[in-house]
Amino acid sequence: MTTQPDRLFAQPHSELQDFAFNEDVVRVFPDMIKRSVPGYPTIVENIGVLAAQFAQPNSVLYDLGSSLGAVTQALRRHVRTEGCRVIAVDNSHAMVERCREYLHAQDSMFQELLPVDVQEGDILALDFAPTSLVALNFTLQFIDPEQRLPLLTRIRQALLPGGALILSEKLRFEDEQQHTLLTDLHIAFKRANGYSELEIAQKRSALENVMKPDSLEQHRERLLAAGFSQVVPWFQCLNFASLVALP
Ligand SMILES: Nc1ncnc2c1ncn2[C@@H]1O[C@H](C[S@+](CC[C@H]([NH3+])C(=O)[O-])CC(=O)[O-])[C@@H](O)[C@H]1O
Ligand SMILES: O=C(O)C(=O)Cc1ccccc1
Repeated sequence: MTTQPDRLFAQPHSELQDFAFNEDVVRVFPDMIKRSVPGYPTIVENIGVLAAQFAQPNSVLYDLGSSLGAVTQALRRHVRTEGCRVIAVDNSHAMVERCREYLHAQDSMFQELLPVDVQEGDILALDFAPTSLVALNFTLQFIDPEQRLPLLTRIRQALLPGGALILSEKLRFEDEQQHTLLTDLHIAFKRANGYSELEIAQKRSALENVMKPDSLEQHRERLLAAGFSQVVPWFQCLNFASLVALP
């Protein structure tokens, strides 16, 4: 299980392909996400802490768009609730394969971890079991905008009383000046983490058709429309935020 530094966009590409969660990305993903998403390690660890407050006995905890299972690992470090199990779902074959290897490594290092099932599949086609915790950690922004409300509605319907959805996303800002300021500050964050102007520009174009961030107001309205009763931001660093939505 080797992880490499992210140099995917370091050389000039004459024709940039749309960003995809393929084997090349899997190889560099832990480095890429840490250097690209301000607050990522804090968010992941604290999803475990929050989850321990919402987990109900004998229920499922979902990690949707699990990538390499960072959130699943945090859930297994923090949740001790009787009879819980984790279902991690991702539609990238390369991610799922590597995620299973990481979780086997976690299994061999710790005892009494929650059981976990890593499923390769589309979260839009998921038949949800009764759940007390759903994590969408930077996944909704990659879902077709038309499908976001139907997905959140299905999640809301599967949530048990006392449970929660944790939703982390890159944000767009409705005020243009605020949007420009936080976008520029995010670019400064990437530069400070060793990315060149070329890497930043090429990744931005590769993501353009693939990742479509919403504003905080859009998230709040959509979550309420999906049947959630409360939406509480618990973390923001620059243009990246995480919300708890209660049924
Ligand atoms: N329809 C879909 N069905 C299943 N998976 C999907 C779908 N669309 C995208 N994905 C998957 O969602 C993940 C988004 S990354 C999540 C990080 C992780 N949560 C983390 O906490 O490390 C976010 C990022 O890289 O910015 C990828 O693995 C996709 O394959
Ligand atoms: O890199 C970016 O600009 C992002 O918005 C976050 C990101 C992180 C990892 C994969 C895809 C997008």
